[in-house]
This record gives sequence, C-alpha cells and structure tokens, in this order.
Amino acid sequence: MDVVTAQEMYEWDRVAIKSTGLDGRLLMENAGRAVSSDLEKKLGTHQRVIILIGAGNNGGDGFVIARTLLNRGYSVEAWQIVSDSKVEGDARYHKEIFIKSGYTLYKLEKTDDLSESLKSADVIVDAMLGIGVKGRLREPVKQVVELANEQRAFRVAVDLPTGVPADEGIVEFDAFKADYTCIIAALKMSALVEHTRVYYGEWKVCDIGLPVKKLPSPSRKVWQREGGRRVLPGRDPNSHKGSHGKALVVGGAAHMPGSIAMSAKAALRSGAGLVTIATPKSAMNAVASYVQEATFLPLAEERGVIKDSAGVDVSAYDGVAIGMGMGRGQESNNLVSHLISTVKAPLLIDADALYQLKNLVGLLRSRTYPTILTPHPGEFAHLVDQSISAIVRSPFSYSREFSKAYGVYTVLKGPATIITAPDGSQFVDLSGNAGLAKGGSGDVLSGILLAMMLQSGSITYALNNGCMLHGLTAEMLTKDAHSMVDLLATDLVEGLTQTFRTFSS
Ligand SMILES: NC(=O)C1=CN([C@@H]2O[C@H](COP(=O)(O)OP(=O)(O)OC[C@H]3O[C@@H](n4cnc5c(N)ncnc54)[C@H](OP(=O)(O)O)[C@@H]3O)[C@@H](O)[C@H]2O)[C@@H](O)CC1
Ligand SMILES: Nc1ncnc2c1ncn2[C@@H]1O[C@H](COP(=O)(O)OP(=O)(O)O)[C@@H](O)[C@H]1O
Ligand SMILES: [K+]
Repeated sequence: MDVVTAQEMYEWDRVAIKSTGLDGRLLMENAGRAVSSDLEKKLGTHQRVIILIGAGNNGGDGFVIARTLLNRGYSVEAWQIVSDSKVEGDARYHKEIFIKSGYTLYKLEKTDDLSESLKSADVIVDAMLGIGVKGRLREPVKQVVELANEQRAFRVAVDLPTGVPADEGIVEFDAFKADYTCIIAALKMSALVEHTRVYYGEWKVCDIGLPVKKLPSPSRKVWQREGGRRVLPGRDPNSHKGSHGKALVVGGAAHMPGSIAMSAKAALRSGAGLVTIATPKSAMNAVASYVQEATFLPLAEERGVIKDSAGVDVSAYDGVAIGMGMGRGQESNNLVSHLISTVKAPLLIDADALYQLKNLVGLLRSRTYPTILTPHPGEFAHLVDQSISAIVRSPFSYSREFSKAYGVYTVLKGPATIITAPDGSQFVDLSGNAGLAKGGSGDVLSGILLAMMLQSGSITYALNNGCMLHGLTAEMLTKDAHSMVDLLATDLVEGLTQTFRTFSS
C-alpha cells in the first residue's frame, strides 16, 4: 500500500489520464462508487445521511456518492455548501448528472436550515475538501465543519477529513473530525502522522482503477502482513546453530541488567543461533538468571558501567546490537566508536548508544556494512538537534534526510514506525498498540531485529518483519491474555512463541 503526498497524488492522476486515456470524470465516478459501496457496509436503509459538498473535486466525489446512494434507495440529503459559480469542471459535470437524475440539491443559504438538517442526521458525509486544501479553513467551510463536529451523528470523510493537510509538517489547521475515512486510491501521509491521524478515525483505502503499473512509486509503503509472511526466514531441516547467525549484544549495567537481558532473550526467541552478551561483570549474574542460553563477554567496568572498549573483539559475530541499558556515561563513548569502526557485519545502535552517537555521527559514513539506528522520537530529536515535536510532525522527511545523509537504516519508532533505507525508501509498520508504551518494549524490539537480520538476505525485510512481529505479539497478547495496561516487555519475549507458531508458515 503506497503512501503519498498531495503532489504525488496529483501526479498519479496526471499520469493515469495521460498514459491510458482514462478520463478525470470517469475516475471521479469510480471514486464516488467505491466510497458508496464501502459506506453501504456501515449504513442501514433507515438511516438519514447528509452529504456536505464543497467546490472542488472532493465535492465532485460527493455528487457521485449522493446519486449512487439515492439510486440504491438510501435516505440522502445532498447539500452544496458553496455558491454555484464555484462548482466547475468534473465536479460540475457530476452535479448536472445528479440534478438530471431527478434528485434535489439543497444549497446553503441560511446556516440554520443546514443546522436543523444536521441535527436529525445519523451519518454526515464530508465531501467538502480533500487534498486541495490550502491554509486554514475559510467561510463558509469553517462554520459548516464546526457545526458538523458538534453533532452526535457518525462522521465519514471522503478521501481525507476537510481541513487536514495531506502532507506532514503542517500544524495550523481546523478540521472535520471523522469517525471513519474512506481514502481514495492511496493512503495520504497525514493519515500516519501523530497530530493529523486522529482526525481520520478508522480508515480504508478505496481502489478507483488507476493503472498501477504506470504510476511512479513514491518509495513509501505500508508494510503488509501477507507480504511480510512470504519473506519470513524459514528453518532448513539440515541447519545447525551456526546457520542462524552469531549475535553479540552489548550493553547493560549493574543497576540496569534487564534491558540487555530482554534483548538477548528476544533475539534467541526470534531464531538467532547463538547469542553472546557483552556486559559489565557485575551485571552478569542478573542477566544470566534470565537468559541461560546465552554466553558472556565480561567487560571492564567502573562503578557498574562499561568502562572502555578494551577486550571487545567483534570479528566472530554476524550481527551486533549496542546500547540497551548501557548508561550514558562518557566512558562508553569509546566503545560505541570502536564498534562503529570495527564491526564488519550489521550493527544496530539503540538507546544509550544513540545518545553517544551524537558526537560520533560523522563515523557512520565510513562504514561499509549495514548500520541500523532504532530511535524513538526523543532519541532522534537529540541526534539531529531538533525538538521532539518537530520530529513527530515531520517524521518521514527527517528520517529520509538522515538515512540518506549518513547511509544508514533508520527505524523511527512509534505507533506508526517508519523504516528508512540508506537510499531513502521507506516502509511503515502499523502493528502494535499502546500496550507497548512501557519501558523495555524497545529493548525487545532490538533483539528481534538483530535476529531477523542474521536470518534474512535483506536488511529492509528483516527490519520490517521484526517490527511487525513485535507489534503483532502485543496485539495477540492484549487480545487473549493481557490488557494494554498490564502488558510487560517480558510478556512480549514469551509471547513471541505464539506469534511464530501462528504467523510464520
Ligand atoms: N486521482 C485523483 O487525484 C482523484 C481525486 N479525486 C478527488 O479530488 C480531490 C482533490 O480535488 P481538488 O484538487 O479539486 O481539491 P479539493 O480538495 O476538492 O479542494 C479544492 C477546493 O477547495 C477550496 N479550498 C482550498 N483551501 C480552502 C480553505 N482553506 N478553505 C476553504 N476552501 C478551500 C478551493 O477553493 P479556491 O482556493 O480555489 O478558491 C477549491 O475550490 C481529492 O481529494 C479526491 O477527493 C477523485 O475525484 C478522483 C480522482
Ligand atoms: N502507542 C503505541 N502504539 C504502537 N506501538 C507503540 C506505542 N508506544 C510504543 N510503541 C512501540 O514500543 C516500542 C517502544 O520503544 P522505546 O521507546 O525505545 O522503549 P524502551 O526504550 O523503553 O524499551 C517501539 O517499538 C514503539 O514502536
Ligand atoms: K473530505
């Protein structure tokens, strides 16, 4: 499933029309029909539907939806909320068909009349503005949106809720608050970004018959479960532990043994053949009591935290993860730079090592093996010298810019986790839920990602699938055995068993 900006959507439209001769009016008919069919699944024939129609092509979709639902026997009032002269082009064409079909078009003259109608509506369909919105809402749209938002009716948006920008990064807007959005042709970026996604409610993408083979790829996609399942690594019957990779996890401290222990165990549960834990000696007993299957590399320490890089030989490992529970002391800076320079295998940098990375970021460009950064927005903000709010408002562009500049994979975590490859291509993983919003979930994720990289030929697939397995485990556990309140990171580690049993083939 592609994720597009407004500009990319207009380009798709242009290419579709130019390359195949498809007509804009036909696309509008398809869009209106697709939304109507989807909406029908939610409508009872007795329900009163009000459709609010604006000036542009989003309004044009509204005319098709109104006609289609009326043709199918639903109780629909179509309200054109702008003056006649504003309705032009394809929208006007469909307005004429609507009227010639014998249906009544209500026009906004007195707000009180619309207000009365809205009060008795069961469903309000917003076909006022789509991807063409610019700036804050002007009248009369602004007032109609406010009125609609006050009603108790079920609110449905066509393509995107009126007022919500299609792109990331815009924070000043007023918008229709949808319970459900029927998105046309491709997912708009704002449906995935924290401050705008809440306006969409639940959503679904409706196909309108664009010629998919001809459309330029935005190199930005939602990672889908079925596709993920197809590229999950299998287990060869003749394999031995060495076939599934030797992993090294580096981190932990005497006062923080849990993180590294959970990463290591998650890596083992996710199929890593051998896992070695490099941690201060004083943390070893606590870690070992949780992960009996791992071997250890005791590190020099001072007051319970890693002291320096002496004695860390990384040549024997197929993949390394560093940072979980390591602490942020200056002492571990040497270790982070040592690993960046010497690990000749995928190197995953997480948590406290990301903090250290800030002064070492220039070293990343010299790596010839894959480097993977797994920040949450706070860690990423620190790394790129931006505020957290700037990052969460524009996560796609910040992570794309960073990955391309430093030649790294960035896994920017959150309810929609964005995985960016060094070439800037992006995948979004939407699995998981707020049960994961608890300390330790990220440590488990690092272990899963490391193990997946050891077993897969493609770093991107490994990262996408690792994020998905992590999220699916939370979903499965909060459905069957836990609540989002009580779920613990250690539950996730154990829950991986069920995920692998049911999800992988
Ligand atoms: N493949 C496709 O792409 C397909 C796209 N389709 C549909 O087309 C939609 C895009 O249509 P679009 O380009 O006409 O833009 P749209 O969202 O209707 O808005 C333009 C109107 O809004 C107005 N306006 C703008 N800002 C405003 C504000 N702040 N406050 C108030 N008014 C404001 C602006 O007025 P103006 O600024 O020109 O005075 C203009 O009249 C897309 O979302 C999808 O639904 C499908 O039909 C089929 C295939
Ligand atoms: N509300 C949420 N919905 C879905 N996933 C979430 C949510 N909150 C957190 N997560 C996931 O949980 C993990 C948290 O990672 P992180 O913040 O690094 O945790 P920690 O460092 O405490 O272990 C990430 O994979 C993130 O995507
Ligand atoms: K809309």
